[in-house]
Amino acid sequence: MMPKQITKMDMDPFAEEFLADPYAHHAALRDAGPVVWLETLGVYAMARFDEVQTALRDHETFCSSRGVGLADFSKEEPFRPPSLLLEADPPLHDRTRAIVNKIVSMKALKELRPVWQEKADALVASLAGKRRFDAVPDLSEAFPLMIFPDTIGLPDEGREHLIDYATIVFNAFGPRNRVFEEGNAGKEAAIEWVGEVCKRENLKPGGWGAALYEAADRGDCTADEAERLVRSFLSAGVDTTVNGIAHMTLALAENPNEFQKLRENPKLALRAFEESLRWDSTVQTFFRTASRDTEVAGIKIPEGSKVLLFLASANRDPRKWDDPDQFRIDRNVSGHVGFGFGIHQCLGQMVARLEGELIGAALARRVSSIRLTGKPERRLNNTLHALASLPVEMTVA
Ligand SMILES: CCOc1cccc(C(=O)O)c1
Repeated sequence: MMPKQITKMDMDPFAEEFLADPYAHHAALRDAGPVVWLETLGVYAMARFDEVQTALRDHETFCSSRGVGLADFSKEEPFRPPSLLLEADPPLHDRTRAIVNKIVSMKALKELRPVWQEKADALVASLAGKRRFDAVPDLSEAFPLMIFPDTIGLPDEGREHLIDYATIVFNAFGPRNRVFEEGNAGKEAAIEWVGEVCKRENLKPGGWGAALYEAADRGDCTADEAERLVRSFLSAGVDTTVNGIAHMTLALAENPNEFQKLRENPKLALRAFEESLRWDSTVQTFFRTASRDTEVAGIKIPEGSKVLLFLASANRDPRKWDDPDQFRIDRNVSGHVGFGFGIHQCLGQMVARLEGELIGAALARRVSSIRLTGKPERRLNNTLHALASLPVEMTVA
């Protein structure tokens, strides 16, 4: 078959007007073709569900060890030593993933559930009593910061640095644009703090951080690898769930009928969280690098090409979802790529699901209505769709 001509677009997905409202731009990307060429960045892009899922599944052709951002690690120094999970391919990836999977286990989460549930209920009850508040700092940041640092075994001081650090890390997957520069400005203390708390002597016994060093004691990994794996927990484990909870709250506030469905059946809390991840995916994009010459939908993609995968667009692709822009908690949402797909699918997805479910259930049981009392404010980031402020009023059930 004659290779098809690829559609070239001059759209910049890291421009601030794109980041401010990515969903306004996705349809053009999807409709331009299964694979498009983004002139400004000199990268290929896939925005439809089928091509995104296929590329995520084919980790050999579309590899991660050359970086999952714009930078190709085979050509330039990584922004920081590469992640042994996110920026690793098999066999290294399989060894490190197996170590962390043993720690972030269903058994561990089963034991954490009652502890986290009590904190979620107490937090939501106190906020409903307050009636008006900002659901970003008071709920979406407060809950993860209440339970995650303790689970890792971090020191009590400095935990607020985790939000700043994640901002830096997720911006670093994009170009060195103003969003990146502003996200980094004045954040040296956050980088310093994270570097310190990944060290064995600064981690409390019994936490997931200490467990990584115990894996090193057993010879499953080196102490340096353990330190870098702790850094993975801190990079991926907070800002993602913060915005996952924030987007669920936004969705429930904007769709009161869906919130009432949830109130009638709090067991739908996990479905509501999962649907909010599809409807407004916190992690919007990730790059892959073609490890060899390949072809998708008749389009040649040469070895070394960077390919930008629009996970959030795939999650609203009308070729896959009915009424994709609608937030509907009774939808069969399985298969969404909000947690990625394939061997790199989010390692912490069960942690995120537990956090989201507990907050969703607490809202269902303790709150009778949620409404916006002001315009939600976005915090621009090269990779995350994030909220800076979500002014709401919640009435007590
Ligand atoms: C959901 C993305 O997961 C990430 C993001 C940033 C860093 C890391 C890491 O493994 O260090 C993982």
